[in-house]
Amino acid sequence: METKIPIEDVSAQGGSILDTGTEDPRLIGELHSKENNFTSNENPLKCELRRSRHLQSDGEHTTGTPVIEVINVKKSYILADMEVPILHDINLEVREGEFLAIMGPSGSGKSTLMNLIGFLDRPTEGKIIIKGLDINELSDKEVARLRGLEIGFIFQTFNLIPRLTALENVELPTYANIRSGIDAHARAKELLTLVGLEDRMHHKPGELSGGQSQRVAIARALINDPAILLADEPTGNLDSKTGCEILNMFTRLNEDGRTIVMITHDPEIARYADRIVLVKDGIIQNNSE
Ligand SMILES: Nc1ncnc2c1ncn2[C@@H]1O[C@H](COP(=O)(O)OP(=O)(O)OP(=O)(O)O)[C@@H](O)[C@H]1O
Repeated sequence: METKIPIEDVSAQGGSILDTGTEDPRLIGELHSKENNFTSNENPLKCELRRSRHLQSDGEHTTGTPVIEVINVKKSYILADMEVPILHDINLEVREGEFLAIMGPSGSGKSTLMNLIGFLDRPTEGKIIIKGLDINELSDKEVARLRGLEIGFIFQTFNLIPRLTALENVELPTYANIRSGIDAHARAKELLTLVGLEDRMHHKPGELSGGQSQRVAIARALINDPAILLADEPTGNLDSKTGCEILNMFTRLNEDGRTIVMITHDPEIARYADRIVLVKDGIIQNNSE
C-alpha cells in the first residue's frame, strides 16, 4: 500500500498535524481491484490461514519503520484514593505493515494497553509515539485528529449507533475528522460494498447479524483510511465461520500494508498475526516473532 498520506508528509516535515490540506488519493481506487474485493459471491472466503505478504526481516527481527512505539509506559488507576498499578514499564514497537496479536489472561491489561496505543487514554508515565508523534507533546485537539485519521477501532461488541443506518454509522467518524478532498458519503458506500453489504446500507444495526455488524464496524474503521487498525477481540461475539471471514478481511487489509494490532484470547486466531505479545500482570512476558 502506498503511504501518500498528507498527514505523514506534514509531520515528517515537522509541521502540525492540523495543517493537512492536500488530497488523499488512496484506497478508493484500490478497493475496486478484484483481488481486494472482500465480497464472497465469486471468491468465497475460506477459513484458513492465507498469507501472500511477508514482512521484511533481517533474519531474526522484523524490519521497517516503527509506527507504534510504547516506551517505558506505566498506567495506574486511582481507586478509593489508592493508586492501583495496571501496566508496569511496557516497551513495545510495532512496525509498519505488521500484524501483531496481544494475548494474555483476563484483567492482565491488554485493553488498557490498546487504549493507550489508540490515544483513548494517556499513560501515567512513559511515552506513546504514533507515526513519530509523541502523545505527550500534542494538545487534546491534535490527539483527537491523529486518532481520527490514523487509527481505526474495531471492538468485540461492534459499538454501532443503534438509531443510525449502516451507511450513517460508517460516515459518522468523518463528522469529527476527514481527510481533505474525500466525499464521505461516496466512500462509505464504497466501503460497505467492499465488505459485501451493498444491500444492507440502509438497515439499522438491530436488523443486522453479528457478522454484518462487524463488517459495518470494519467499514467505519476504514472511512478515514487509517494506517493502523486496533481490534479488541473482533471475533469474540461471532460464530467461528463468520469469525474466519472477518479474520480473512484483516489479513487482506494487512497484506495491503495496514498495521494491525489485535487482542485475542484464542491461539488459533493469534496465528493470523506475524507476532504475538503476551501480557501478564501488566508486563509483557513474551515478545515472539
Ligand atoms: N477505568 C478504570 N478504572 C479502574 N480500573 C480499571 C479501569 N480500566 C481497567 N481497569 C482495571 O485494569 C485491569 C486491566 O483491565 P483490562 O481491561 O486492560 O484487562 P484485559 O486484559 O483487557 O482483560 P479482558 O481480557 O478481561 O478484557 C483490570 O483489573 C481492570 O479492572
